[in-house]
Amino acid sequence: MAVKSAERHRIVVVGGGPGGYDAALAGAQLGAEVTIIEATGMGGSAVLTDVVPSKSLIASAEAAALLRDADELGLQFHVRDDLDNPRHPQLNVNLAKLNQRILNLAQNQSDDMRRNLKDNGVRVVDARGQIMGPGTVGCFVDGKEIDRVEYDTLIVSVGASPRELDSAKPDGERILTWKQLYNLESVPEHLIVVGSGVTGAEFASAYKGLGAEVTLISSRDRVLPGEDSDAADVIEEVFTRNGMNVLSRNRAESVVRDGDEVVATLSDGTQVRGSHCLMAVGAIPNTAGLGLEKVGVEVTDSGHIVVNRVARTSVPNIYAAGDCTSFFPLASVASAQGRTAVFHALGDGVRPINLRNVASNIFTYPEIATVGWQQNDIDEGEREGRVYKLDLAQNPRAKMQGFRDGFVKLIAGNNLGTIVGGVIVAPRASELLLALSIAIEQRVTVDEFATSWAAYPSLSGSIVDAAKAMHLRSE
Ligand SMILES: Cc1cc2nc3c(=O)[nH]c(=O)nc-3n(C[C@H](O)[C@H](O)[C@H](O)COP(=O)(O)OP(=O)(O)OC[C@H]3O[C@@H](n4cnc5c(N)ncnc54)[C@H](O)[C@@H]3O)c2cc1C
Ligand SMILES: NC(=O)c1ccc[n+]([C@@H]2O[C@H](COP(=O)([O-])OP(=O)(O)OC[C@H]3O[C@@H](n4cnc5c(N)ncnc54)[C@H](O)[C@@H]3O)[C@@H](O)[C@H]2O)c1
Repeated sequence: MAVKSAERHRIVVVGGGPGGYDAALAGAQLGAEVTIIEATGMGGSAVLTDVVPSKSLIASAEAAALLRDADELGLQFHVRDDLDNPRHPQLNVNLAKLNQRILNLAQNQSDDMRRNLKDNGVRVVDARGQIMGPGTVGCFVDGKEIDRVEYDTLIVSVGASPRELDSAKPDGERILTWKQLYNLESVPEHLIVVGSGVTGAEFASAYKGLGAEVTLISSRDRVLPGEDSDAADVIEEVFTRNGMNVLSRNRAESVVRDGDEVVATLSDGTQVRGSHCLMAVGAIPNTAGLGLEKVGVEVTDSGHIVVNRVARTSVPNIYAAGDCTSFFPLASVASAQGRTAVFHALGDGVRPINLRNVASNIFTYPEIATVGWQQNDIDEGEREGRVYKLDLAQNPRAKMQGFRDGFVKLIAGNNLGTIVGGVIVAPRASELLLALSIAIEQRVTVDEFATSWAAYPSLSGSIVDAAKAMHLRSE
C-alpha cells in the first residue's frame, strides 16, 4: 500500500486518554486529517477517574499528614475553650469538599485537552467507536450509529477497566472500584483495601493519611510484590507503624454487604468487617466488542493488543497505545506509544520505545521512584552489575524535615560503573528521579555523576553521595 502524504492522510483515533490524545496531537502537528472518537470524556480514565483524581486525593492526604506531624517540628495548634484553656484542635477532613475539588479539577483538565485538540484542528466525536471492517469505524451513541469515518491509519487507545470478582461485586456505595471513590461524602470509618499492587497501596496510604482505619489485604508475601523489595519493606514498615492493618498471604475470597458494613472473607477463613471496601485487584483491557477480529488484529488471551516497539499491531495500518496493549500500563508509556505510532505511520523520525528505561513512581508516603535495571535483575543474573544503597536517615535535609524512612539505591555496570538503574524512596521521590533518568539515558558513570554539584543540604545530595561511594580504586 502506498503511503499517502501527511496532508491527505486520514488518522482515526479511538479513545481520548493519554495514548489517544498524544496520537491525535502528533497527527495534527504533522498535517494529517485527524478524527478522535471518545466515549466518556477527553483525557480518558487517566484524567477523569484514575491518575489525576488519585494524585489530587494524595496531595490532600499529604497536607493532612504534614499538619499532623507539625508538632514534631515544634509547631502546635491551639484553640481556647470557654475557660481560655488551650486545646488541641482536631483536623476535620471534609471529604465531600475535597472530592468536589478533585472532580472539578479533573473536568477542567479534560476541558483544556478538548479545547487544545480543537485548536489544533482535530475533529472530536463524542461517541463509542467500533471497527466495522478494514478502513472504517462506526461512531455509536446509545447503541445507535451516528457517524462513520474512514481511516488510512487507525490508532486504538481504549484503555482498561477495573477487574471485578463475581464474589465481590462493587455496588458503588460500600464496595467500590477506584473510580467510585469520589462519590464518598465522608472519610470511611474503616476502609478494607483488597489488593496490594500499586493502586491498592496508594489508596491505602492516602486514606490512612486522611484518618481512616485501613486494612490492606495482600495476597502475596508483602505489599507491592512487583517492586524493589527494600522499597516495599520500607512502605510496609511505615504502613504498620502508622497503625494500618496489613494482612499478607491472604486472598479475599468474597466481599459482601451486611447492612451498613462490608464483610471480607479471606482464604484462611478469617472475616474482616469494615465500613467500606475498595477492590484494587487489577484491570482488564477495553478491547471486547471493539471489532478487532473483523480486521485481524492479534490480541493476547487476556485481551491485550499485541504491539511492537513502534506501537504497530499485527495489521500494518493499525496501531495501538496504552493500557489496551501488551506494554506497561502507565500514562507516560501510553503517550509515548501514541506519538511514536503516528510518527511511524507518517514516516517521520521514530525512536522505538525502550521499556527498560521507563521511569515510574508510586505515590505512597514516602514515594517510590524507579528507573532502569533493578536489583532483582542483578540478583537473578539477568545482567552483571553493582548495587549500592544509602539510607536517607543520614541525610541532613531529611533530618531537618523530620523524616527517616527512605533510601537511594544506585545500580551500575561492573567495569566502567555506568549507571543503569536506581530506586529512590523519599517524600517527593518523583521529583528527584529525573537526574537518574538523564544519567541512564546519557550513560553517565558513577564517577562522572559524583563530580556533579548538588545543593547543600538537599535530598539529591544523597544521590551524589551514593555515586561517590561506588567509586572503585583504579588498579
Ligand atoms: C488509580 C490509578 C492511578 C494511576 N496513577 C498513575 C500515575 O500516577 N502515573 C501513571 O503514569 N499512570 C498511572 N496510572 C495508569 C494510567 O491511568 C494508565 O496507564 C493510562 O490511563 C492509560 O492511558 P490510555 O490512553 O491507555 O487509556 P485511558 O486513560 O484509560 O483512556 C481510554 C479512553 O478510551 C475510551 N474508550 C474506551 N472504549 C472506547 C470506544 N470503543 N470508543 C471510544 N472511546 C473509548 C474510554 O472512555 C477512555 O476515556 C494509574 C492507574 C490507576 C488505575
Ligand atoms: N503511580 C502509578 O504510576 C500507578 C498507580 C496505579 C496504577 N498504576 C498502573 O496500573 C498497573 C496495575 O496496578 P494495580 O495495582 O491496579 O493492579 P495489579 O494487577 O498490579 O495488582 C493487583 C493485586 O491484587 C492482588 N489480588 C488479586 N486478587 C486478589 C484477591 N482476591 N485478594 C487479595 N489480593 C488480590 C494481585 O495479586 C495483585 O498483587 C500498575 O502496574 C501500574 O502500571 C500506576
